[in-house]
Amino acid sequence: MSKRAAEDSSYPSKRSRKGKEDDDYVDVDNFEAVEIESPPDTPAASRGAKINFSALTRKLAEARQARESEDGREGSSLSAHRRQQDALVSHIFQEQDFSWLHLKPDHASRPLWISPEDGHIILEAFSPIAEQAQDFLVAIAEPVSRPAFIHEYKLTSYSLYAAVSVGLQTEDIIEVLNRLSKVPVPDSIVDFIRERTLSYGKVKLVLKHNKYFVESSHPETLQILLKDKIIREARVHSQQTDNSIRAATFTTSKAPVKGNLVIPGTKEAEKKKDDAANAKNGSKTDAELFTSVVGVDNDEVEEDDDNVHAFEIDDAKIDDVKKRCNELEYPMLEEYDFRNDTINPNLDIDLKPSTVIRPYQETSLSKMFGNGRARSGIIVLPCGAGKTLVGITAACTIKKSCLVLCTSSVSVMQWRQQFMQWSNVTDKQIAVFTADQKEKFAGESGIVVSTYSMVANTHNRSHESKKMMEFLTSREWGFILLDEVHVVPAAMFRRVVTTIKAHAKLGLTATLVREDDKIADLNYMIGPKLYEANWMDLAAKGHIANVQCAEVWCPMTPEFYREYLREQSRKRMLLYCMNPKKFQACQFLIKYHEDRGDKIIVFSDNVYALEAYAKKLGKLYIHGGTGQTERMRILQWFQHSPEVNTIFLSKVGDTSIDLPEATCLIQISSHFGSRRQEAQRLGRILRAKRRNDEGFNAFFYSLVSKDTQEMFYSTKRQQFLIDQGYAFKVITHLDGLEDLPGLVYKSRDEQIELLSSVLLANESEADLGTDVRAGEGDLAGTITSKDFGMPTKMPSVQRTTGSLTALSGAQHMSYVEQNKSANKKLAREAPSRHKLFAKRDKDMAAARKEARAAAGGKG
Ligand SMILES: Nc1ncnc2c1ncn2[C@@H]1O[C@H](COP(=O)(O)OP(=O)(O)OP(=O)(O)O)[C@@H](O)[C@H]1O
Repeated sequence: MSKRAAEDSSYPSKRSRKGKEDDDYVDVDNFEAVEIESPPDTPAASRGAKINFSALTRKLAEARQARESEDGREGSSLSAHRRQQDALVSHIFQEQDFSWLHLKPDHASRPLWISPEDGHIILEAFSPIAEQAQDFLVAIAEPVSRPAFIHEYKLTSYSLYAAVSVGLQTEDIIEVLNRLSKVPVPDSIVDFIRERTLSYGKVKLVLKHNKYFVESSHPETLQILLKDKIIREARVHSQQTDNSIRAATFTTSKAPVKGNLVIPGTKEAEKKKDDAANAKNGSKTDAELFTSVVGVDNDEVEEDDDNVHAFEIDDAKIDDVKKRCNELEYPMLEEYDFRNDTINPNLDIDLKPSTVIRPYQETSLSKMFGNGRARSGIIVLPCGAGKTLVGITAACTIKKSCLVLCTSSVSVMQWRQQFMQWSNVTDKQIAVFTADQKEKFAGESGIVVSTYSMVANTHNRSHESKKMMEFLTSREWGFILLDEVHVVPAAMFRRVVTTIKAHAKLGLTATLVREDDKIADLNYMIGPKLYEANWMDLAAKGHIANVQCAEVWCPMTPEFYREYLREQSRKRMLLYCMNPKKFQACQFLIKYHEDRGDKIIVFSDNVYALEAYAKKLGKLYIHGGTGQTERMRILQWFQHSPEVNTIFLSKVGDTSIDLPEATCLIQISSHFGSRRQEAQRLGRILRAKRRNDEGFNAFFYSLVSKDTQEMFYSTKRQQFLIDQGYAFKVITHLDGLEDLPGLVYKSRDEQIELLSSVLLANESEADLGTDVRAGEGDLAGTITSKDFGMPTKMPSVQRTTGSLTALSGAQHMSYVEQNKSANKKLAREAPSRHKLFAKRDKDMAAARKEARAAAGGKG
């Protein structure tokens, strides 16, 4: 890690040590970046990454000394006592007793522990050197969970692949782990790291003159690969090569030369501009100031004159070859030496002078461009942290034709708009390809923004689409940007990466989790994860908002619960969504937060519930059936009118809606246990405009009906956010709810009336209702602004801000233990059925009897 990265990342360590005494605070700002000495035979390409190695060592030594002198003062009897204690507790852990690993004498000053069995690493996040250790661990291991004090990581083949691809060396990884670990790194782990990294980074996939080559500076590695049937069959032989010698012959050429690289929008780029201006004025430009970005310094910029050997492979088999290489433990790195690409025309784009990228955006990009070339891989940044700008900056660094693929046509338009906002790209250079618009850029090079489905779908293409596809597939792309990589179905992804020929690929996502467990596929289809930011760190630095998360438990009314226990699963969902107590909780929270001056988004996946809530509470709503004009009008009001402080959104608003005014989210219904959806929804308030106001908190409430399936799903949904360090408070009682003026569904009769309408509702309403995809559908069923007599002229905004105590949002909420057996008792009780249901029960019993008889007859 470079000096700049160390400076940029200094704050979280101060934050994580909040509450500690000042005297044991370590000033990481003074850390110097010292590169690990690379062994003489280290390939130049892999000398890019740096670790604060000597600084770490120095801090460890200091901490050790302090510890030793403290122990000395306490006397040797203490050590004897400690040993005795260890012996006493070890039996409790049985098979999990790792006391045989023997703690190092100065273990207290070392921040991590590695399990010899499964490669899990536990980090003390409160350690004075936790910040540096985190940087290192993120580079070599997968973060599993990062709450406030103890972090968990896991060493996997993929994480080690990623480590090697950003330039770390096998022995450096082992060495640094050993220095940070409380116990000597177990042999099993050392073997694992050696074994997995031995072959990594040796093979590259290169696109040259529209043909794919497997390239390596080790011809013997290519020979090993060619022993594999799948790879051998994918090889393309040149016509001239003699059959007898071609198996052993590869194309040999000079390896590309490294050079200086500056990412636009960084401080480095600013410096370069100043120097260029100075040079013009006669002052000499200092070549050293043309330093590249984090992790690449001048001393690394040297010529690599190794020869590389390559053989060509068939375009159609590229995916199989990549997969096979992964299985053979020779994963292929994809690197693009774009500055030496003279075949593909340059694209004259740059970031606007006013665009400055943030430190974490710069760090993530430095992992991509760390060795002067563009590495393919995935960058993981929290929702609302500015992935779009990261992608745009990468495109402005490569400066070749670029294809951007996103998940919806709304995102297409947003990407285009963001390109125009942040870079100097002209209208003619950027084109969109959607169902409605099929544009081509003017000139030899340009940018096309499209959706995955437009490129991957092969059925029913119109003539125009076919022509557009020819345009996309017949050329070589310098760069392909893949947005929201975690949501695209694997098969669709495969089609895209095989049909489009691109030199460098960058996948962007906030949640590298997939409910279908296909995440590993992304590794060979795009490349390794290059960088993953820590949500809590970005929140602490004010780049994303601080969020208070709460799960509000709403008891079911006896009538609703009785029906819930009787009904089949689909209707059950509707019953727990429409629980009158949930309506009341929602009304109470809306009122509470509106009074505080918050802008609130209420999410419901279920459109039936969405409409019912919004109409009952007198709020505007948007779902798939809401027309584009109406949507825009409602969103505008929400942003600018003090009359519209709450809107209801279906899942069409999960992504792609950028509403920095929103400061509070209430979720009333969600689609099963999707961790990704939960995180994306939270993302809507992470970009809150007011995030830097003193003491500002955004709020995320999830309303769940007590003792229903919803509680199980809710717990599952929260898991990703909990792993990012968010804590969900449980609120079982909203203080003052009963006294709320105009409280809805207060009387039993009103509740029963609501229940009857739910029971009469169509079965299919229980699913996601009639929600359709964004941009489609008609205006049916949408409350229009006219229904609310919205003013045509908006009065000026008048917001009230709560006190700091109020901002905590807790003074009206208290935790009350409920009698857990109450619901069971309720279910057992002979129901005193309301007369409204008596007839329905009778009908249903008769229908069941009929069905049974029919089934028996058939049998
Ligand atoms: N360097 C920057 N300077 C100023 N504003 C920025 C910067 N980077 C991002 N932003 C702003 O942050 C907001 C969020 O950015 P963006 O929409 O790209 O986030 P995202 O990571 O794609 O979020 P999501 O995953 O939720 O779509 C935008 O309003 C964007 O303009």
